[in-house]
Amino acid sequence: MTYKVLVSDPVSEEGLKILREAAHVEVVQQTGLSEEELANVIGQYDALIVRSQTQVTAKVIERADRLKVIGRAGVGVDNIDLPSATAKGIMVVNAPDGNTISTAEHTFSMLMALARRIPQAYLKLKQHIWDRKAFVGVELNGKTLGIIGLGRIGTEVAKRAKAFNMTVIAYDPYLTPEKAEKLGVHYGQLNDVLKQADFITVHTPLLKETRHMISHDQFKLMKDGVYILNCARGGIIDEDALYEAIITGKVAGAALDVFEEEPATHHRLLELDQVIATPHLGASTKEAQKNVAIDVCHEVLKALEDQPVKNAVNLPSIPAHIFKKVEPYFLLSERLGSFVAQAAVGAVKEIHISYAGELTDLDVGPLTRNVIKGVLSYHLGLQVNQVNAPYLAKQREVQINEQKTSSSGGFTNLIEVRLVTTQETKRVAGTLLNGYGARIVKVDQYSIDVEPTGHLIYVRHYDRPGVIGRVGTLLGSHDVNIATMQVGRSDVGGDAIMMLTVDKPVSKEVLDQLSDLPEIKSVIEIDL
Ligand SMILES: NC(=O)C1=CN([C@@H]2O[C@H](COP(=O)(O)OP(=O)(O)OC[C@H]3O[C@@H](n4cnc5c(N)ncnc54)[C@H](O)[C@@H]3O)[C@@H](O)[C@H]2O)C=CC1
Ligand SMILES: O=C(O)C(=O)COP(=O)(O)O
Repeated sequence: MTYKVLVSDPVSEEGLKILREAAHVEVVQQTGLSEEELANVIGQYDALIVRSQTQVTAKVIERADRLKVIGRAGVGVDNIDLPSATAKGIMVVNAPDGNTISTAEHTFSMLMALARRIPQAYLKLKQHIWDRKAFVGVELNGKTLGIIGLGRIGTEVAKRAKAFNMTVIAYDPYLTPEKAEKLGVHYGQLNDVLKQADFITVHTPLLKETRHMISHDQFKLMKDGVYILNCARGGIIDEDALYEAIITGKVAGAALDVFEEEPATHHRLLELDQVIATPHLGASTKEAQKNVAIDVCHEVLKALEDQPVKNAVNLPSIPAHIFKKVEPYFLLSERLGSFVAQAAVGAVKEIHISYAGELTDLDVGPLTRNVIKGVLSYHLGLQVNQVNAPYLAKQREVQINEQKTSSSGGFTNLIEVRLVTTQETKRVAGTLLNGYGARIVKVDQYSIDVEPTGHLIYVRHYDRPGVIGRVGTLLGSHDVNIATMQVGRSDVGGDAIMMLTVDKPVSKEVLDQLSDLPEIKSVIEIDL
């Protein structure tokens, strides 16, 4: 099978060659597509690689029927409709580490250019005007830099500011006073930063919570003559409020690398002499572009090959060494989910999954996702995968409960799935036998030993002499060959079950005839 990858923004060839060199990948580069054009072609592709220009909207995702992964060669994923991607089961991966230094250096270049009005002076000189009076700047030395969002980039900006003898005060919901002390920055709440800083720079992602987090009220709290920088995302700072704050003299100058709408060639902020700007160049260095392209192409390749990825944005990431330990249980966990969904009657309300034995030491999150996938796939089909299974369960108000227990029933590892429906509770448990593969070892209260694969017939009956023979004869008379048969009972003469593995699917007619046999309580066919 050949995977088709569409690269819809300029991405460094040094990364793309990883994909080109992979035997089973075809890379197509097509930049500048409109939403409509992208929506029209996306159905042919297994992966899409973008930077910040391509808008991967709900409309595009709706048509992305083959798409397995969207790779973002950079950090911000605000141009990708994540809820739509998750709902459709499309993994989104980014490359968060490769452009940190470039963006921090760009921010610092902007800070210095802003303080010394270098772009304005340069423009004048290009117009052959030697003006030394109009461009008196301010020093950074001894000033306070307020950083909002002390993540990768914010932290690198802080380091550079300290080297310039600036005082740094930062606000980040994940920053504690202890961590701040370690980094040599002052710890503050948002308002402390706004009130104390001479220069304020934002380095948060653009989220619902950060959109316009700097607006009219926040400008009011700032010192008169404050300088503002945004090399993160347009929209974190309310552009209308910034415009007003510059016009009224509250803000002495602003440096912007990003805008609410890009490209922003005719923005009114650009008319103001106090504003210096670059066209979203934070990550535009040879080094950063090489780094992010290599990182994202590796990740996309892994996602296409169902290997663990490090930087999935809509899936918890699992380190490769942990993945290796849980991967052998993937099939078992999914099949247990599928078994119980097929065996139970009624609408699914709750899925309880418990892990015992050596599984208690592992990150079982991926297994839980597989169980949910197994349950939901029975009703929802192929659209369910590891990415969207929890989302689809939540959307249907199915409650998920994962726990680890010490009762492994003597098995080295045990996964038990209990499905609660509107009509009943069904249990199944399975284990991975060293050297023998997966086994279902318990169905409800009955102990059995069945490989979770192929066509199973699950018969509930009364424990009476002759039942097994009658079932065998009936199936035989319809040319159905029984590969394996397991029986289990609670008490002699009481309730019992039969689990048959047959070589081919059994028709509804035959199943009905089986149900009509005396002593048979129910017959369910299960395909695994
Ligand atoms: N101009 C450019 O070319 C580039 C821009 N960026 C932008 O910079 C952003 C930050 O990048 P990184 O530092 O790599 O990300 P990061 O995830 O390492 O840091 C973001 C920080 O913002 C904090 N944060 C979240 N909500 C907050 C809030 N309400 N108030 C204060 N802090 C908040 C987070 O806790 C986190 O520590 C990216 O999301 C991206 O939008 C990134 C690279 C290049
Ligand atoms: O990585 C990010 O978040 C960036 O903003 C960089 O954007 P770009 O890849 O240069 O379009």
